[in-house]
Amino acid sequence: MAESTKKLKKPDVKIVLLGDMNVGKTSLLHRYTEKKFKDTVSTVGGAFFLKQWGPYNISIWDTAGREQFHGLGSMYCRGAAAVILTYDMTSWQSYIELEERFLSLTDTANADCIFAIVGNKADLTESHAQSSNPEEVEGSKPVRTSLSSSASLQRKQVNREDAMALYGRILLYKGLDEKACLPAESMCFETSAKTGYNVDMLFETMFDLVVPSILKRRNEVENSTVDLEAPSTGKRTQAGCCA
Ligand SMILES: Nc1nc2c(ncn2[C@@H]2O[C@H](COP(=O)(O)OP(=O)(O)OP(=O)(O)O)[C@@H](O)[C@H]2O)c(=O)[nH]1
Ligand SMILES: [Mg+2]
Repeated sequence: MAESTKKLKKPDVKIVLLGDMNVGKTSLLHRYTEKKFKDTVSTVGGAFFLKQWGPYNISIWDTAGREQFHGLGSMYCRGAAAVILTYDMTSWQSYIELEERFLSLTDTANADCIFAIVGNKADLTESHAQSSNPEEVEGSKPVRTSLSSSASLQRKQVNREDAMALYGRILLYKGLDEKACLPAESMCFETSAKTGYNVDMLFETMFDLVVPSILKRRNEVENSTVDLEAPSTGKRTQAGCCA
């Protein structure tokens, strides 16, 4: 387990992974926290990992995509500073589901919640195999040998432009001004939990982006703290209230 998950600390902020079953949410988190691609079982309910990012503790919630757990989704999103909407690049349906089934779950997230849209399983697509440069996968480690063999490659069903269009519709749904928000180009990722392609970049971009949210909330708490030592200006009534 990653060093950050050893001690249980109070999270400063929450990031939630949402998306249909089988898109690879758990695998992405394993890849990031354990630097491995390992067998998964379909998630039941949800689970969280705590990541220390500089002086901050960030919880990353892995949720179940199975329909039977759908009701729990909005609970997991409550107070989230960021949501990672994940689809499988080889499944158009998993992309459709994000808007039809998962977007409304984010109504309980913070008003300034940041959205990322992630197309996973890039290793399975023909276009990735053709364009992939071993140097760009997982930093400097060449992992082309672990990319899928051409026999198992599939047609990419969802393009990055589709993800960017969805990002625009999410901002509309949230009533946000596109110009005041993070641009779609920087918030739509294509990843592979299998090879590690873009996985560190995804999570670490999100960590950096939620730091202002932590600082904002800390500031709000400090400003709303009542100084019990300060002299009261109101007159005290017998009932102990200020008149
Ligand atoms: N080729 C490939 N397979 C992947 C990748 N990510 C996940 N998988 C496989 O996809 C299947 C589902 O992965 P999970 O990570 O369990 O999916 P999930 O989104 O967590 O699913 P639920 O927990 O049911 O919501 C597993 O067989 C994984 O091995 C990837 O990047 N490439
Ligand atoms: Mg899972």
